[in-house]
Amino acid sequence: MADSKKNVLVIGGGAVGAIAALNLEVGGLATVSVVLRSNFKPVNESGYSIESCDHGILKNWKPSHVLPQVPDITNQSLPPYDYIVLVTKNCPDVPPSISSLVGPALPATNTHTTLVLIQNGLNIEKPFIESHPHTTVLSGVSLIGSAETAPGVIVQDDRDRLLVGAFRNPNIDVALEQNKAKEFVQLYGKGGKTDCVYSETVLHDRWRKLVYNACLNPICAITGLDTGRIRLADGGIEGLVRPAMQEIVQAAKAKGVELAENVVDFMIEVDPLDIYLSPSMLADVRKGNYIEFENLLGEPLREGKAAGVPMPTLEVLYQLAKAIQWRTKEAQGLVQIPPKRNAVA
Ligand SMILES: NC(=O)C1=CN([C@@H]2O[C@H](COP(=O)(O)OP(=O)(O)OC[C@H]3O[C@@H](n4cnc5c(N)ncnc54)[C@H](OP(=O)(O)O)[C@@H]3O)[C@@H](O)[C@H]2O)C=CC1
Ligand SMILES: CC(C)(CO)C(=O)C(=O)O
Repeated sequence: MADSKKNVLVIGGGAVGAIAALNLEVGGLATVSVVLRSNFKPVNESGYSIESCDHGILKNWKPSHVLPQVPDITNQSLPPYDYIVLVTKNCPDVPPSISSLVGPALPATNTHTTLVLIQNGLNIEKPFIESHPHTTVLSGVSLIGSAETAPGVIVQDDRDRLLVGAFRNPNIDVALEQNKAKEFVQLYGKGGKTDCVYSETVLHDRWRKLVYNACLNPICAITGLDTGRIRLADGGIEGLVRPAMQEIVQAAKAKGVELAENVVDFMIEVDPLDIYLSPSMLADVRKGNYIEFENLLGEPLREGKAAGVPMPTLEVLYQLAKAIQWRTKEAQGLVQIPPKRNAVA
């Protein structure tokens, strides 16, 4: 690795992005700029308040730079970043697209900057490989448990474990992609507070995490029950969670990804029951935020069905999640409906 620090732009400093920025800064190998939106003012003025099982309690912690928007490197004559780490929620059905969000800091012809997607879901690299065909795109599968309980207030109650590998881009040399992934693992893990490892099995990592995210996230979001309560609820596991998870395992298999035999039981029990964990999709519904249902649920469903796998449980969950998203779109003014007819004409 070169002597000088890497210049890293983190876009989205919420629950996971704040901890990612912290890990990169404490390692001392990166200078981090974080792009913030709703929490810009409190973090810019007083820094983050962080309660973390990995880092302890930090008051007024600030990354090197805090920005209110993605910098336009061409108009501002800035050098390209070494890494751009995207840690927003990823909702392709809600504008702006993530390619256009990153665009000002990542020209379409870029070859220098490596893009790292620390986001849940499947096929999230595809829009970038189209819009930025010569950019190396890395996958970050995060197993952290973290929440932003108020703007700039982060509570991380489950350890940060991050699997990093390269999404295969046929326009780029494999060794180069892999070296970038290994370099990022060094930057991220250097502080010793996180378990960040290089992985060559990106697709396997993503399908495995979907056994949880494609099933528990929407089931908890739809029912309003956390992962402890869904286990206690009558029929919650045998009637909903297990059939959904089995469909994901079959879809993965049809796509050539063989998951461990015990993966369903493992994922059902992965959160201790009595921590009553709210998966991010449930947390988003409670906050009135958009949900990542297309990448977490829609993509594996489409892939599985196209490969001939029957997925009746996932199909219903998908349609329910889509209706919830529509409800949020209406509340946010993204869709308009005809006015209600008067009872008396
Ligand atoms: N939370 C968790 O424990 C886990 C989450 N993940 C995944 O990590 C990813 C990030 O999740 P998480 O950190 O929880 O999400 P959060 O909602 O906590 O944070 C996302 C942040 O991105 C910001 N953001 C969104 N759009 C923009 C934009 N256009 N410009 C600037 N900032 C923007 C949001 O700002 P604003 O507040 O204004 O919307 C918010 O601060 C997701 O894909 C999630 O599925 C993976 C593992 C665990
Ligand atoms: C369950 C969890 C926290 C696992 O890391 C997650 O990925 C999510 O909430 O979306």
